[in-house]
Amino acid sequence: MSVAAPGQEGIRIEAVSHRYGDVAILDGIRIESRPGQFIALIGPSGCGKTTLLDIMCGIRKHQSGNVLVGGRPPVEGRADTARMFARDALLPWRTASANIDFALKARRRPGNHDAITAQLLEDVGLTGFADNYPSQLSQGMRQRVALARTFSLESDFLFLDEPFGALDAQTKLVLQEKLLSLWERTRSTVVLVTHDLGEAIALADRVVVMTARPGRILADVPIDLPRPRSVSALQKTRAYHDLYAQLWDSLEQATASARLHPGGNA
Ligand SMILES: Nc1ncnc2c1ncn2[C@@H]1O[C@H](COP(=O)(O)OP(=O)(O)OP(=O)(O)O)[C@@H](O)[C@H]1O
Repeated sequence: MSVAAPGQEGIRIEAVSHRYGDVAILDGIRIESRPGQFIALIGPSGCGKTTLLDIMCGIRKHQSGNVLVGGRPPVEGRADTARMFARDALLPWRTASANIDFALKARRRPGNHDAITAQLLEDVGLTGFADNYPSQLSQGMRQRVALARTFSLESDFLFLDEPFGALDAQTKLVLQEKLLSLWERTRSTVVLVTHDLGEAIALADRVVVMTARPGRILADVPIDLPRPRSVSALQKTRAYHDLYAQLWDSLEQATASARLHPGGNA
């Protein structure tokens, strides 16, 4: 189970740099998280957020520095990590429930898979759609299935790459609330890449702001808002708007860094 146990390790990224060919993408990235922490990663387009997430998942090998996830170097397909993308990436030939069941079997998760799947579909508001194929669901519904599948893995580490980026504002809000309530139960360590400052504030314990390429850490802003949170209620508070303004200023600085270093070669 992924509730952060005392002594369990989080994520440690030390002096990580990365280039694609001659182009510097990441430069001296340092992030340390305690287990169970929810981190949002924001920054201008192309600053290397996905590259950094790939490195944390072990999909891409960093070229310098050190990365430890749960005290171990990341390796693709590790049983204690899960990844979610902006597009649902469901298996189109499997129904909603069969997509979740596939993940449960792949991870050899013990327990009654039918019951676990039914509960997760209920958690994301899809009771009654278990037998629908992805092509019979809206984009928002497919992302709900993808969210249920991600949580079905009970992973200690979740890497979410703009999971709601392709959704309309209303659907996004609903899914953010679902994500929050699922995460409140598991308290996995989460790294969420997003362009949505409101999403970052509403969901995360801290927001790490990266500069334009080559991506460096520009700011690390704690989000000391009480939990459990309601995304829609938060948006009406002064604290939310103050944090939004603070992050917006940081992003403006991050973008200005692109004008100072056009082309991103370091
Ligand atoms: N496999 C690759 N080979 C060469 N260049 C790449 C590769 N993958 C990404 N890039 C480049 O590296 C830079 C960083 O890409 P990355 O996707 O990590 O940024 P990002 O911050 O996630 O961007 P966005 O916010 O637009 O999704 C971009 O300029 C991109 O074009």
